[in-house]
Parts: sequence; structure tokens; C-alpha cells
Amino acid sequence: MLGKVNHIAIAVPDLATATATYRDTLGATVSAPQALPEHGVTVVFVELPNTKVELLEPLGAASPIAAFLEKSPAGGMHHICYEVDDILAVRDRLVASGARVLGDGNPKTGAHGKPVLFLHPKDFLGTLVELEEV
Ligand SMILES: CC[C@@H](C(=O)O)C(=O)SCCNC(=O)CCNC(=O)[C@H](O)C(C)(C)COP(=O)(O)OP(=O)(O)OC[C@H]1O[C@@H](n2cnc3c(N)ncnc32)[C@H](O)[C@@H]1OP(=O)(O)O
Ligand SMILES: [Co+2]
Repeated sequence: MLGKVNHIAIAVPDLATATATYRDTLGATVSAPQALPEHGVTVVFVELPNTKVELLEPLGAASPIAAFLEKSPAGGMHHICYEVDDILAVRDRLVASGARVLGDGNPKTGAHGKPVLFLHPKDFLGTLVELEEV
């Protein structure tokens, strides 16, 4: 069902500081910030040879990462994103197995302009899972 790891996401309290850490301290290539109000986050992507790291900063009062950062104010690993071929087929199979799809259950357009869905961390070993159709 799962394809490649598309990205690993880290929630951060300050995107400029996090970008400087990856760009200046670790020498990585980091994309320009992208505000995504429909997701309640601003993101940058760290480009790596085999995958990407997504750095997430809260955007707006109802950001889904606000509670996470209250518990971990310095930031922390937030989710892992797997690529899938057919997101609706995967969703239906997971729901039939008892997994909880977050939100209204319908894919949203993610940071790469592709359909994405999130799965409840309590159903996947304490890890929030994002699926992205590629
Ligand atoms: C940029 C767009 C897109 C992309 O294309 O890449 C993105 O990545 S957007 C990223 C941000 N969006 C989301 O995270 C959407 C999905 N998230 C949610 O719906 C919610 O955040 C949540 C996962 C359902 C949690 O919300 P909520 O229930 O309101 O928070 P609680 O704090 O009450 O958490 C309940 C429970 O779950 C644990 N938890 C919460 N977040 C995580 C996490 N990221 N990883 C692991 N566990 C998590 C939390 O600790 C609570 O546990 P208990 O304390 O044991 O009850
Ligand atoms: Co993501």
C-alpha cells in the first residue's frame, strides 16, 4: 500500500531560526517559506538526496500544530508522509480496517499540490501519518 517516504515533518516554534539551523549549520538546501492557511501552517522543505524534511510553523489561531508545540515548545518530530498511488482506495481500505482518517475524511491539497490525508497517531504506533497521492 505504501510507497516512498515523501517527507518527515518537524514542528518548530520559529521557521526562520529552524531554516537557519538546516541551511547554515547543517549546510542543506532549504526552500522559500510557503504559507498554507487551509492547513494552518507555514512550511519550508529541506531537500535531501533521498527524501525531504518539512519544517512547520503554526499559522493562524486554529493551527493543528499549536497543541503539539504547547507540549513540546522547542519543537519536535510531528509526522511522516508516505506516498500512495490511489489515496481514495487506500483511505477506504484503512477505514474498513478501523483506522481513523482525520478531518472530514476527504483529501485536501497539500504543500506539493497533490491530495493528502492524515491518519490518527493513536492508530499508528503513536505517529501521525500523512498520505500523499503521487
Ligand atoms: C503543509 C501541508 C501538509 C503537507 O502537504 O505536508 C501538512 O503536512 S499539514 C501538517 C499539519 N496538519 C495536521 O497535523 C493535520 C492533522 N492533525 C490533526 O488533525 C491534529 O493535530 C491531531 C493529530 C488529531 C491532534 O489534534 P488534537 O486531538 O486536537 O490534539 P491533542 O493534543 O488533543 O492530541 C490527542 C492525542 O494525540 C497525540 N498527538 C497529537 N499530535 C500528535 C503527533 N503529531 N504525533 C504523535 N501524537 C500526537 C497527543 O499527544 C494526544 O495524546 P494523549 O496526550 O496521549 O491523549
Ligand atoms: Co506534511
